[in-house]
Amino acid sequence: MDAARQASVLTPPAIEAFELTKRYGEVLAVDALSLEIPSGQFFGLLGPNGSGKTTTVHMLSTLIRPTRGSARIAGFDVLSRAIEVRRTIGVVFQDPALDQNLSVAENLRFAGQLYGLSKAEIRRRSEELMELFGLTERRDQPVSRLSGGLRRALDIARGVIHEPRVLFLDEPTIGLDVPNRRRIWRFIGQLRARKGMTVLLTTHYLEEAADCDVVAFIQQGRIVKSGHPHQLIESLGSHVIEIEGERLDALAALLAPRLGAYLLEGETLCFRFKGDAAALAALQAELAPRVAALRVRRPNLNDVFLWINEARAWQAPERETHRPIGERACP
Ligand SMILES: Nc1ncnc2c1ncn2[C@@H]1O[C@H](COP(=O)(O)OP(=O)(O)OP(=O)(O)O)[C@@H](O)[C@H]1O
Repeated sequence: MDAARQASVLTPPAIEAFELTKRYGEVLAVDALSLEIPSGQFFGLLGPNGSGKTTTVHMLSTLIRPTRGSARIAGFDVLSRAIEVRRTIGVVFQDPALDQNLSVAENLRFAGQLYGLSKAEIRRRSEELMELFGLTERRDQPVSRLSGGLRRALDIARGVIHEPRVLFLDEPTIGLDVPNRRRIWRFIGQLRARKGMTVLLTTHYLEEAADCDVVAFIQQGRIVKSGHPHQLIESLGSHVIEIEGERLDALAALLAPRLGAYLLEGETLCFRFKGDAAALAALQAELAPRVAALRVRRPNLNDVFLWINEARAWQAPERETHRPIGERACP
């Protein structure tokens, strides 16, 4: 066995969870969730509001006790070895942990002191992080004068000053506009490239997670689908066809035998398309005169999420769903 392989066999996964469960009274926030995330992976836990993402991160980072199940970070059990877990991880939550009255540099220094770093280490790492996150010129500004995007960047810098092996980012781009969201993603990418950290992030901006190595969709506390984002997207087909018009129910019934399952959302009928360019062009030519609007586009992670719902509803068609489904599952 070569050295790299031997090391990977001997190194425990960065994050492991086995049937992790959290119940709040009647609410099953996380329901027997199991995960194994190898060291260095960029993992996205994706799901709508209230699906259990934050509760999962809180259990993995020792902030709340699971009702049932177990989890380990770098081999340390979150219940019996919580101190080692806390030394191993960095956490950045939705509510910033920054002191508004302190400057950028002071916030980093304060965080470094909390982690027991030496003055020299704090200085070196602060300089490096400020440079990485575009904060060097703002070093003496109080946090209250920073833009939302830079505050978020500083919050992440603060969360990694102790150079954790595993970083949890809970909705790192929530509330930011698109340019700032892109910027935060760039920073996370640079951080990973330089430090080789394992990153678990949660987001409900699904399309943003396309750069993750692996994503898992969580719904009502359960992982309902996981895989490499590009493979999940490709598995939908080459295109998504969106149709607007009248009597969409009838059109859906007509096309379903050829195109498979469909989603009917309000005024829009959606099909997945698997076929070559000529078949697609023929279909477009056939449909265009019969509908008010026809859009053909590449699928994305949002579509993966929508079609998971469809697939689940398909298995239990008697259940009420806000997304009526087609009569046949896609091949
Ligand atoms: N302390 C609590 N007490 C009672 N119920 C809770 C508590 N924390 C979370 N919940 C419930 O657990 C479920 C999962 O919540 P959680 O915050 O983990 O979801 P989420 O996917 O992170 O959502 P968001 O993106 O809005 O943060 C929700 O129904 C929520 O209302």
